[in-house]
Amino acid sequence: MSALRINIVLFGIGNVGSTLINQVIESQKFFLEKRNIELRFPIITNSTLAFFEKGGIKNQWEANFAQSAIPFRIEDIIEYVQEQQLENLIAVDATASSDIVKNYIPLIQNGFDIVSANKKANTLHTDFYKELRRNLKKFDKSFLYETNVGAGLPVVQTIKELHFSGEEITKIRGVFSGSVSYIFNRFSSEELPFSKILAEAEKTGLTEPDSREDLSGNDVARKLLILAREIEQQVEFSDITISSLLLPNLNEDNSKAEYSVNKQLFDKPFHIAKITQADNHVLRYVGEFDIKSKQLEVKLISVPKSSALGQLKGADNLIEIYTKSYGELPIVIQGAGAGKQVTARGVLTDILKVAETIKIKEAVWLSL
Ligand SMILES: NC(=O)C1=CN([C@@H]2O[C@H](COP(=O)(O)OP(=O)(O)OC[C@H]3O[C@@H](n4cnc5c(N)ncnc54)[C@H](OP(=O)(O)O)[C@@H]3O)[C@@H](O)[C@H]2O)C=CC1
Ligand SMILES: N[C@@H](CC=O)C(=O)O
Repeated sequence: MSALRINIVLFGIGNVGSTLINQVIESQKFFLEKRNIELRFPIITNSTLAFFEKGGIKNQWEANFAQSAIPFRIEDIIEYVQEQQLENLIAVDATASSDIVKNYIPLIQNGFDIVSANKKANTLHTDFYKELRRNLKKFDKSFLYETNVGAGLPVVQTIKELHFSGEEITKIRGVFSGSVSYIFNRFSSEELPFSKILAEAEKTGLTEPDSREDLSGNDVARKLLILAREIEQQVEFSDITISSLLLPNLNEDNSKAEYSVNKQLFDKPFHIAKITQADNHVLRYVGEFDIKSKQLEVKLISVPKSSALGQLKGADNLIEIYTKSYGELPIVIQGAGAGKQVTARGVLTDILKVAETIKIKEAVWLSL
């Protein structure tokens, strides 16, 4: 039987997007042999340019993109895939853009399934959230976004399945930001200025494209909102109480350039926060959703170094899920919650899941 060819249109070729391409190129043979699936990227884009290659990009894709990418609109992409009769289309959103999300519904209406690392679509107003799902149902398309919470960790899936089984989830809490976890884990154990560790988190690709999204608490709040909606709670972003780590004189009101050059302003207040804690305590940035009281909160806390949160390392997330059956002892999911390799692998897993769904649909059509 010939392999199922999947055509991926990739929006965003930064940390996650470019790592995804390289992972697919490396594992192409494995997918063909083990899954009978061929993954191709006929179109890849950054925020302004797109590179079109009907047969799919090859190893030298970065040079080809630099040389031949052209300005694009979403209509150009839809027109191209129709003209070229490309089938089994998956749009992958590896951006942090709010604009790109507006294209999800037109893409679905034109035959695309969606896989997204971008949290925006799931955190806009409930009206959009529902409209998106209405279209997915109407056009029989999938939308997978496991990497929205915990990067490659199976958090969304676990919450979804618990809820699906009728399990009552009572509380979800923990460290949800990989980058802020990395920053505080190092800040607690090393004598380095906060701004230096922040710069390293940015350089490694752990933070959002604009790290103020992480330090403002918005990124953690989005993750809480996504999980809350998975268990059918009617909540909006504005319902979340967020205690920001940004400063009155260094925040979203500054230009990105001002923010970039003034990060050492963080050093003094965070040094004071560190040395004024009780003995053997460390700082941790946590999110908490208490389902009964419908309270969603993002805040900085000081915890004993010996506690589970106090012992976190690297860019670890630690997410506790309290449910009726599990009682006082929560389900715990722990591991790297940010990083381009783990995130790209999570996106790739979602792509393969969509491909398997397409395979099943094809088999059903063929049997009719
Ligand atoms: N990094 C991580 O550890 C994790 C990231 N994620 C999510 O993955 C997404 C990507 O993160 P990351 O790769 O680190 O970010 P990067 O900043 O490295 O890359 C973002 C990419 O998106 C492109 N882009 C921006 N706007 C648009 C647009 N409107 N249309 C098409 N492309 C666009 C950028 O292009 P240009 O260069 O032209 O601006 C760039 O290529 C984010 O939503 C993030 O939350 C999720 C889990 C973990
Ligand atoms: N910036 C985010 C990346 C993953 O969503 C984080 O630090 O957790």
